[in-house]
Amino acid sequence: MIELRNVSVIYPEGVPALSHINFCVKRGEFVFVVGPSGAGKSTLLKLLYRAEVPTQGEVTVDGICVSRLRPRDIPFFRRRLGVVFQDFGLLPDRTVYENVAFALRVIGAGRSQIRQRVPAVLEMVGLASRPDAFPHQLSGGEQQRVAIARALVNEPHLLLADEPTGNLDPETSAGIVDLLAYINAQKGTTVVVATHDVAIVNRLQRRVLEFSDGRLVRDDSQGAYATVVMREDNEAR
Ligand SMILES: Nc1ncnc2c1ncn2[C@@H]1O[C@H](COP(=O)(O)OP(=O)(O)OP(=O)(O)O)[C@@H](O)[C@H]1O
Repeated sequence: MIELRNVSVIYPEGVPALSHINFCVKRGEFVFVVGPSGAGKSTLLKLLYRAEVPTQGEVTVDGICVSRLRPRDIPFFRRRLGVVFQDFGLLPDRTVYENVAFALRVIGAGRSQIRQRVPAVLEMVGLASRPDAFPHQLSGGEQQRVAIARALVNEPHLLLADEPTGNLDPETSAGIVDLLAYINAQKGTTVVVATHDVAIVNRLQRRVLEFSDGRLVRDDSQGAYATVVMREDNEAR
């Protein structure tokens, strides 16, 4: 589903945001991308949804060589993806239903498709009873569920989430990450989550890619947020 081969990103100011990154993600995997602020997590996700291009190396997503996509093909490529951000990004003057339907309208979906898919995806994220609410009438966790519904309504092969729990309390964050795990299990959607949130990473014990100063320093198939620290803690006891 995802392959990075010798990928580096150097922004115009000259600091390498990513250096010589190699990894593959199989279809249906759930992967956390972790590391301190400035480690390169967001840059990595931007490469995957083609908001950045590598300075060097190749990025392949869902069989498409993203690094060589022509600008006019980018919107079609992005239809294969769902992307969720920390700040939800909902349209404030549209209802829950309209926010989700909007994602289908922009790709030219017909009325019957919208009427069928929007309620189904709202049901999946646990918001079937709130289609007429506006974003300001919802909690942060509910708003993030709407954003996830909007990302999923096109039935993407890959769901990318950049700090999806960054604005949420621990209990709500646990609900959001459980929802992402449920989507991964039920739909087989490949999920990549960039996060600082130790609790959500430790909760799921999935594959962890850890970045530090733009380098991939750990690839753990069933990892915790920080293996080294946990081992040191255990040894200290
Ligand atoms: N548009 C940009 N122009 C120049 N430098 C940038 C740009 N975006 C990011 N950087 C730099 O690239 C490095 C990696 O940034 P990135 O945002 O990918 O890290 P991150 O791990 O997502 O951090 P955070 O967790 O704080 O969001 C940092 O040194 C950052 O300052």
